[in-house]
Amino acid sequence: MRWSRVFRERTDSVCVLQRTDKVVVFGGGSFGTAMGVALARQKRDLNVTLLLRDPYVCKDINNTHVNTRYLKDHVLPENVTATTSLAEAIAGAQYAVHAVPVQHSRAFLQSIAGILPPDVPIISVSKGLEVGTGKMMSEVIPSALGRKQPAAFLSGPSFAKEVMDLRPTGVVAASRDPQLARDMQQLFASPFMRVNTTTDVIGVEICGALKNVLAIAAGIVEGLDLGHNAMAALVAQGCSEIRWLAEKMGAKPATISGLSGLGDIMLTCYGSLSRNRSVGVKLGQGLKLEDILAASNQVAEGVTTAGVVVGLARKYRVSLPVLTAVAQVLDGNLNAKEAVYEIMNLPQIEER
Ligand SMILES: NC(=O)C1=CN([C@@H]2O[C@H](COP(=O)(O)OP(=O)(O)OC[C@H]3O[C@@H](n4cnc5c(N)ncnc54)[C@H](O)[C@@H]3O)[C@@H](O)[C@H]2O)C=CC1
Ligand SMILES: O=C(CO)COP(=O)(O)O
Repeated sequence: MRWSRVFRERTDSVCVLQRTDKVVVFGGGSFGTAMGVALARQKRDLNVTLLLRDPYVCKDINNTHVNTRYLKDHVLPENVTATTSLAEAIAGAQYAVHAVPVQHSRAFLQSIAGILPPDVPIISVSKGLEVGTGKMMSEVIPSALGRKQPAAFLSGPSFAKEVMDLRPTGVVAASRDPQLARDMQQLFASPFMRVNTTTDVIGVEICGALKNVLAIAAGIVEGLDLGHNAMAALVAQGCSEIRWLAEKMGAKPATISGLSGLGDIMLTCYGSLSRNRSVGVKLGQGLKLEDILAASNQVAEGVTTAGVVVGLARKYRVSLPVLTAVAQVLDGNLNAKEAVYEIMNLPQIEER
């Protein structure tokens, strides 16, 4: 019986890729570009169209196959093209990869609601919680489009640069529709990318959003040069806080200890490629947040998500000293050293 399952999966795999002629990618930043390239490498005649806002970058990609603003050291496969036209980008696409930063997603999705067919699955790779509403992308998408839309959420330890460099990567595809999760597994899985599946959308989204906030805390510890003991203790505490909140919100333990949870926490807290961690390092070194953000053209989603976490802690009545301290530092209510002092002098507790 086993060979029939393997045969069926292999047939399905060919079927999904075989039947996919075009994928549109919303957002031509580093990860939109990387995931578009990952798809383009799967099939030479797969049309991967990046929807950008910048006509100059668009021209560079179409003429020289280089995204001159993000990942400019990489030549993109010839079946990756770019456009600034919503209609041209979406026409004929069977899947839409959504790689627009969370805080800009609602306005973007509202702008395409009338053009994107309601049966085209959106594969969101954006990690964060919407300021003002506290919504996850799985809630923002239907709210912004004004309708239900098939959706999957791809998350896990996946630095864009390393995906572009074909370094082995593991992610998880989450969808309330198990078949769609399997389809995403087959669309993206390759000798360079393993794709797990789950129906735990809440767990994958919450872990992906909160790990960015924890990464800022890890960067602060690094920037203050507090040492390995402090880093390990902080990340362990942050893992507990993410577990406490995620479980209250309905996440499965397997998700929290899986690729989108522990996997991405380790990558982003310890990996120097992390933008969120880098923001924390500079905060720890005493730089002002506005100067840090002004010096980068890349998003650090944890900066906006941190404030949302404070509201979630209150709503779910869960104490999150590390994650909420990040919001205090970002708001300028505490400096990095004061935040560490506050945390170190909290009452001693029993581990849970
Ligand atoms: N870069 C990475 O290694 C990874 C990023 N992600 C997630 O992917 C999502 C996209 O981030 P990146 O590709 O890293 O972006 P990026 O940081 O490389 O670039 C920022 C992107 O946001 C776009 N943008 C800025 N303001 C905008 C607006 N008002 N409206 C529409 N678009 C706007 C820019 O055009 C650009 O495409 C984020 O949620 C991020 O957390 C997930 C995994 C890995
Ligand atoms: O989510 C990511 C890797 O999985 C990227 O992390 P940063 O946004 O901190 O760079």
